[in-house]
Amino acid sequence: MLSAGERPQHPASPAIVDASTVLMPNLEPKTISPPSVMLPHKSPVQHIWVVTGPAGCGKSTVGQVLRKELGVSFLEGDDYHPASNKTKMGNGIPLTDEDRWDWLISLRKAAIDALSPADGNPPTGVVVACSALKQKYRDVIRVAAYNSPVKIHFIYLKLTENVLMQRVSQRQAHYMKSDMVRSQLQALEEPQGEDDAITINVEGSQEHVQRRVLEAVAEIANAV
Ligand SMILES: Nc1ncnc2c1ncn2[C@@H]1O[C@H](COP(=O)(O)OP(=O)(O)O)[C@@H](O)[C@H]1O
Ligand SMILES: O=C(O)[C@H](O)[C@@H](O)[C@H](O)[C@H](O)COP(=O)(O)O
Repeated sequence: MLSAGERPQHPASPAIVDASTVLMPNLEPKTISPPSVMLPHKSPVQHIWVVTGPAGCGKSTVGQVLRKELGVSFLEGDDYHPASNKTKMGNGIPLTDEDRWDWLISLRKAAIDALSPADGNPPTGVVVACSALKQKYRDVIRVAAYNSPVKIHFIYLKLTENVLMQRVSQRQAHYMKSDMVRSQLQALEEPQGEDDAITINVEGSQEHVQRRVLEAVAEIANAV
C-alpha cells in the first residue's frame, strides 16, 4: 500500500515528447498513420489516462482521440464543475484551491465508476481531461490507484502562452475566456520528477500531436 505523498512507480517512460518537430519531413500529415494502441482486455490492470494542461492546450481534442483509439470512455473535466465554479471562470475570476477540491474529487469518483460499469464488463481504462495544474491536484487524482490494480498516467500537453491564447480565443461558446490563461500559467506546476507523468510539446499540427500522444501511450501500455 502507498503511504500519503507516495506515488506509484512506473516503468521508464518517455518523460518529454516533442510533437513540434517533424521527424519525417517527407511525409505529409495526412499520410501519417498513428500507431494503434491495443490493450489486453483480460488484464487485471486498468488505466486512467489523464490529459492535463491549461485551457486551450488540446485536452479535449487529444482526449477524444484516445477515447476512440483505446475504445474506452472519455470524461470531460469541465462537466464536473459545480455551477458556481463555471460562473466564476465565466466572469474571469480564477478558481482557488478550495474551489477545485470538490471538482477534482467528483472527477476522480467518475473515473473510478467508469472502470466498474453496471454491465459487469470492465473496460481497459478511461480517459479524463483535467487541467490538473498543480502537483497536489494530481495527487488528488492519484488516490484512485490506492489499494487497486489501477494505473494512472498523466499526459501533460505543453504549449506557450501565445499559442494557448490563440487557441482559447478560437473557441466559441466556452465559459473559459483567453484572459484566464495567464492566471492558469501562474498556478501551473509542470510535472517534474513525477514518474507517472509525461510531457508532450504540442506546438505541432493535430496530426503530429495525435501521433506523438499515441506513440507515448503505446510505449507506456507496453511497459506495464
Ligand atoms: N494541435 C493543434 N493545432 C491547432 N489547433 C488545435 C490543436 N489541438 C487543438 N486545437 C484547437 O485548439 C482549441 C482548443 O483545444 P481543446 O481541445 O478544446 O483544448 P482544451 O480542452 O485543453 O481547452 C480548439 O479549437 C481545437 O480545435
Ligand atoms: O478547457 C478549458 O477551458 C480549461 O482547461 C478548463 O477545463 C479549466 O481549466 C478547468 O475547468 C478548471 O479550471 P482550472 O484549470 O483553473 O483549475
